[in-house]
Amino acid sequence: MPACAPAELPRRLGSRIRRALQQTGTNRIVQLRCPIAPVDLLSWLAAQSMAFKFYWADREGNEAVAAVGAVLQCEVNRALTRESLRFLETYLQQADPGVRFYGGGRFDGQAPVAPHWQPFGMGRFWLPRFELRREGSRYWLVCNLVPELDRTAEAAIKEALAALQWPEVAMDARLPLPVDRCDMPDQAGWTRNVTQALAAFQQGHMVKVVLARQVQYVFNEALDGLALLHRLEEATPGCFHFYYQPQPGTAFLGASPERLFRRADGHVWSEAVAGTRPRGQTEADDARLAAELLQSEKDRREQYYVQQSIIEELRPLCETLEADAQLSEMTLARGRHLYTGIRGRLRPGVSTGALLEALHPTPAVGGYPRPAAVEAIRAWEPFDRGWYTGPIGWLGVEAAEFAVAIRCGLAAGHHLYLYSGAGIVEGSVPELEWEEIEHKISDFVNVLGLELRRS
Ligand SMILES: C=C(O[C@H]1C=CC=C(C(=O)O)[C@@H]1O)C(=O)O
Ligand SMILES: [Mg+2]
Repeated sequence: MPACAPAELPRRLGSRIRRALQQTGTNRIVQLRCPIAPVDLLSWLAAQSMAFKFYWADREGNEAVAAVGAVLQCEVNRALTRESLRFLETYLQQADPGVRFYGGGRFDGQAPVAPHWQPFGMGRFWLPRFELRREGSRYWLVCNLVPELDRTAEAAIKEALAALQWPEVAMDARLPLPVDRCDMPDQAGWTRNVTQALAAFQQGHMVKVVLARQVQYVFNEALDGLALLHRLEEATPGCFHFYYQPQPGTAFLGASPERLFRRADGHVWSEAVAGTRPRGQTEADDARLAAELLQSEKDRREQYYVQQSIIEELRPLCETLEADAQLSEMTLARGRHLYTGIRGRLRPGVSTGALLEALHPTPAVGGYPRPAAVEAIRAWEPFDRGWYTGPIGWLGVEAAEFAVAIRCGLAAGHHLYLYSGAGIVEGSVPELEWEEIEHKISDFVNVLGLELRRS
């Protein structure tokens, strides 16, 4: 099918929408697709007027999606579990092959919710009305319909299609400079938290806990989350990029290097990512930092617990399971981590909800053992993590992919809340862990035009 010009879309899709809405079947989801010429997804998303917006770009650069409008919004009341996602999977059983629900959830479904996290809910998945998808170098406009619900909305759907904007110039990605910064906890509070963690290790309650910080920036004007993501995306190749706007003026966005899991063709791929060093300024410096990370006992321990836990959690769900024999490193534009790839062949009938329930939170963001670590995070962290360190991604008819929502922030009006954490194990030094987090938020800090703050 030749690419369709934007002005042609209402005519090209109009009669197909009419026919699709005549289909019967409870919970049936129909997906219509039309090939289009290449479009800048973020500029397109910025130009749309719908309240709900979602963006996802995978780490390998294979695919990206910008989505607007909600046909179905599925609320998860507590954690993302096999049980809570069952109804989504029921929908997917009767859906066209390309149909996907996009969404994610909070790190902790039981912790109190801060006011700025209220619009996000515990966990949510959407079937968007329109998606602009890039698959490799091909672009599609996708329209999702649930005939059972949409039958009387034909005129409104066609109107919404005709009202989609097709900007000819790239979005304005200028960002204001922040005027204030507030750290939660401050450095004294942070040292207290790390010291408590070290004492808990001595007492044998746990061996690892990932403690986080919130850095709040204040602006004199409203911050445009999409402009921020646009700049962040340029600065952070090789990451998952995501953006979720539940309502205008509020958005959760980030550039995460870490995959929680991907499933396809009866297989699952996960990975243990932990232990951190920066990139070097020169080639020699970079090689020294790589060697230092690979040989660091403390960082290897941080990473080992993640690997162990993922293997323990996946084993009952898999027929075969294997991990890389060699520890390697994942290099990013400005940082590096220890990395082990893990893959398995799933047992028949293992749902995506079961994988989420088993894997979240890994000790890359929670700790080991999981219950003690989550308890400690609840008790010690003086702020709400919200969707930071939760799973974010999509689930489809036969496949799913979720990133761990790290290296991220919440843009809400004149405020930007940045979040980052560090794996605390025996041997952790509070000042060094503080610095590690400063470095982890520096991609954001740099695109805001600020220098990395030295403590
Ligand atoms: C929890 C975060 O990073 C995790 C992922 C990689 C390395 C980590 C570390 O070295 O501490 C963290 O476990 C974060 O960026 O907020
Ligand atoms: Mg670390």
